[in-house]
Amino acid sequence: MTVPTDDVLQTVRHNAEYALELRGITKRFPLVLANDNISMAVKWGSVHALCGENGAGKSTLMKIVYGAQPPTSGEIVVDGEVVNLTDPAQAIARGIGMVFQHFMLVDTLTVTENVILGAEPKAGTSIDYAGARRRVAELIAQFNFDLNPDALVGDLPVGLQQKVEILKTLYRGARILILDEPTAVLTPSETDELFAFLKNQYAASGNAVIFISHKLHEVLHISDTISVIRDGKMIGSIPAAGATTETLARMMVGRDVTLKVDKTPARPGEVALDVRGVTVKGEHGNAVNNVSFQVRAGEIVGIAGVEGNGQSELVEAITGLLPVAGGEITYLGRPARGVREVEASGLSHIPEDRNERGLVLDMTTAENYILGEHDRAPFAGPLGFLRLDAIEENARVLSEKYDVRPRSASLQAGRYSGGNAQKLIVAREMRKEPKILVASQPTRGVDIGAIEFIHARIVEARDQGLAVLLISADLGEVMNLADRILVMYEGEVVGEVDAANATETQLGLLMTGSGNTGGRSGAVSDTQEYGGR
Ligand SMILES: Nc1ncnc2c1ncn2[C@@H]1O[C@H](COP(=O)(O)OP(=O)(O)OP(=O)(O)O)[C@@H](O)[C@H]1O
Repeated sequence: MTVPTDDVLQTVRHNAEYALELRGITKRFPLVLANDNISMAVKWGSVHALCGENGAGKSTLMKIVYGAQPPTSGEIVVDGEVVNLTDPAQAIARGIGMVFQHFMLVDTLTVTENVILGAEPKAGTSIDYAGARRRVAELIAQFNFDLNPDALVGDLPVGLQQKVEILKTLYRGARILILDEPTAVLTPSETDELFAFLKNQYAASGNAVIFISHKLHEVLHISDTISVIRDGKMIGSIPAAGATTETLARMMVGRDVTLKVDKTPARPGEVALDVRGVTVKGEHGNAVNNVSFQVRAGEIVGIAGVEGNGQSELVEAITGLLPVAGGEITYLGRPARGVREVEASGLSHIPEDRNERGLVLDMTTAENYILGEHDRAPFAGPLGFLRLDAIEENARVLSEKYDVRPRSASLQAGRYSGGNAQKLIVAREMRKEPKILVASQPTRGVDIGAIEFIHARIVEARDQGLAVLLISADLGEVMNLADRILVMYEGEVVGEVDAANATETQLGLLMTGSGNTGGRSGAVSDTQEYGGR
């Protein structure tokens, strides 16, 4: 491949009105009809959102368009021409690019190296690195991306890593860009930047954007057209102008959805989780620096912050996965070390990375529901033999209660859609009836109906005395669900805000280290303790 020079921001003449037409796409998996005769059309120059409940079939449909999965039947038309996409290379050759939820970057390579990986330009027999770097720098300048072509990808925040993923597709000349839940990991300002690029630069130059999202306010804000899928079927495509979150939610779920968490003020009791002057070592220096706060029974304490500011390490220290380098953590008044001991003290954890920590992907649903509990009643008899009937019954009850679809005790966990996998984990952790719940991004990738459901379960448990530590990159979720909000920035707690009075702007400022809101909600020293009443 030579260094591509095609300018994707130059308005091109297309052959057809539609960038992409799907005609009767059907995809059958052994247990589900993931796509059932789906037809939709995406215009050149437009931003087209794809919405639907967890497991509705959105990712499957997009993987088919990207050539990553063959449809069982149906036709794909790109710019007026029927195409047969049997692998992503063919989709790329047709100008289709895709940015997945889980980035596919190599941390130890530079931005340029990542962008050209697999499409290295040649000068004779060697790689034309200088030419590639020039081209990457050009693209960066053209799109106003705040990226250095020589930076190591592992050193970049998530928002910039995503831009590298986008650059990869642009470098290959993508004119139809598909993004699967692109804002799930972004801060509000990163989201704004992404949308400005997608709408005002990329689509405005005649290209087409298709993006999957569960965040309906975003969908309404950025899209021209919104298509909704339910149970594998296309419910309809509507113009974003004139639509509301309520109408969309109803199309998705088939009923009205409460978008606001319904809860009474917390009635905090005894201190359940006590974090005192905790320091946790990271790769470069302290990831968590002298952090102190308390979570009481019957309250939800939210931690807001841009990802990568020590929240993950703090959670790992609290859950016993990482050692504490300084300070002390007590659980219901007692110290505990290591995951087993921490769990035994009554703590449940909904981990942020469901694929790595939350589930064993090649084990069945039923097995995943009893992870860590397979050796005790009711799942094991007195001699240690597994009680398969109890294990199956447990899976049946939990999948029913938490609406994990498809209902199957034997499905491998890796086969669930993202949101259903998340519901499975929440169901398992809540069943243990913990005293302390550490919930990291508990509704990431979860649809609006399921968010309502998970939030209601957490509030219900709070009202029965559960102490909840909620860590979420989704400010709306923190503001809606938490009773008190702590903000983390560069490993420290830089502020506490009463959730009832919090504003997005105030939290956003604190999250980027520039907040100074004064008084109780202001930036405070890291030695100050929170939670004492
Ligand atoms: N490789 C597979 N094998 C079996 N079933 C699968 C496979 N991939 C997806 N499915 C099933 O197909 C259905 C649609 O899944 P898909 O991932 O497309 O949903 P989605 O709309 O993207 O959901 P989410 O919003 O939760 O990500 C689900 O029931 C899922 O379990």
